Amino acid sequence: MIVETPSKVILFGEHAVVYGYRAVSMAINLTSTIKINKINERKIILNLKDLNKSLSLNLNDTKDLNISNLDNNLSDFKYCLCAIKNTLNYLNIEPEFGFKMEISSKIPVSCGLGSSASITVGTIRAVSKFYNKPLKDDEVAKLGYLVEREVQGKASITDTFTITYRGILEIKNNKFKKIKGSFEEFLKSCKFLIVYVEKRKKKTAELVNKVAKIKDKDIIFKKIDEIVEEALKTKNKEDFGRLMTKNHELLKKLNVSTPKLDKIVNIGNIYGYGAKLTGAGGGGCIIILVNEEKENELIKELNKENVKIFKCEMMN
Ligand SMILES: Nc1ncnc2c1ncn2[C@@H]1O[C@H](COP(=O)(O)OP(=O)(O)O)[C@@H](O)[C@H]1O
Ligand SMILES: C[C@@](O)(CCOP(=O)(O)O)CC(=O)O
Ligand SMILES: [Mg+2]
Repeated sequence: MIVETPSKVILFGEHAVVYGYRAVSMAINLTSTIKINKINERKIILNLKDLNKSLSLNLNDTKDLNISNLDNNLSDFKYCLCAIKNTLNYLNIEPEFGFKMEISSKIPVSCGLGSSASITVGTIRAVSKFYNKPLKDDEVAKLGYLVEREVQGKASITDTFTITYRGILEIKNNKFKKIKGSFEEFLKSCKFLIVYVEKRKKKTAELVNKVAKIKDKDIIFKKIDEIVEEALKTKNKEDFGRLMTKNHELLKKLNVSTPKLDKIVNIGNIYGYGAKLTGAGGGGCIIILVNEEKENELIKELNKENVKIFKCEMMN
């Protein structure tokens, strides 16, 4: 069986959303793929193809794994192991046989596009279907969120819920609303470029914990929340882009941007309607709202910077 799962971009509100403030996020068609097959042993074999890592463990040990105590060299397995553990426990499965799971992905790892949430949601769907107990979206999303929270210590529902329900979501107080109607139509008319700028030195968990230590963070979060409120009422690209850039300026104040991210965001401002980092920051990806009249110049400028451009669409 094969399970394909999207990734996401946060259009507004990352970090602030962890503390209950608003965010807007969108599922995109850069996907991860999980292949799961039966093996006739009471074992789980995990193969992370992109990371060139594999692991074999007894089924019996999986259900009470302590994720925070995992060996350092197993850290890349944290999300999928935690997802397997929580799914088996939630479904109360006492499996007679195990499986081999192969994970591969088009999503750049640890770049702000929710690769962890995509792997988590994909694993939950794959394992529950494999044992013939497929879960509803509400269950997948909730289990996924609990995995991200367990692995990271702190998390919002943004990534896992967006990736489970797809489309465009507004998140507030860790609750979500699917965005439909005129704002969805407006966003569908927008062309976004995702630009992979540089490798991230820190994982999401570390960046979220770094922001947690900022004393005046709530003042910044409130300003971000006002931007999200304004963005949700916007129906023209100039204003939407300007608000994206304003959000980026506030993310800079949270110390989650880098000089290279700022440089590429600046190019996005000059040749597009606006730009910002997306996800936890500290490197990774930015998102640019394209001004079609200047798109060729934008691409030309970006190509001088040794970055990778992804053309993605919303995934419903
Ligand atoms: N292709 C992949 N194969 C296996 N695990 C992956 C893959 N992509 C992401 N992961 C998991 O997600 C982690 C990165 O998550 P995170 O730091 O939250 O970044 P992101 O912004 O991409 O979600 C990796 O350390 C690994 O555990
Ligand atoms: C920083 C945060 O708002 C988004 C993190 O996204 P990503 O893992 O960088 O794709 C954390 C969260 O919402 O759980
Ligand atoms: Mg993540």
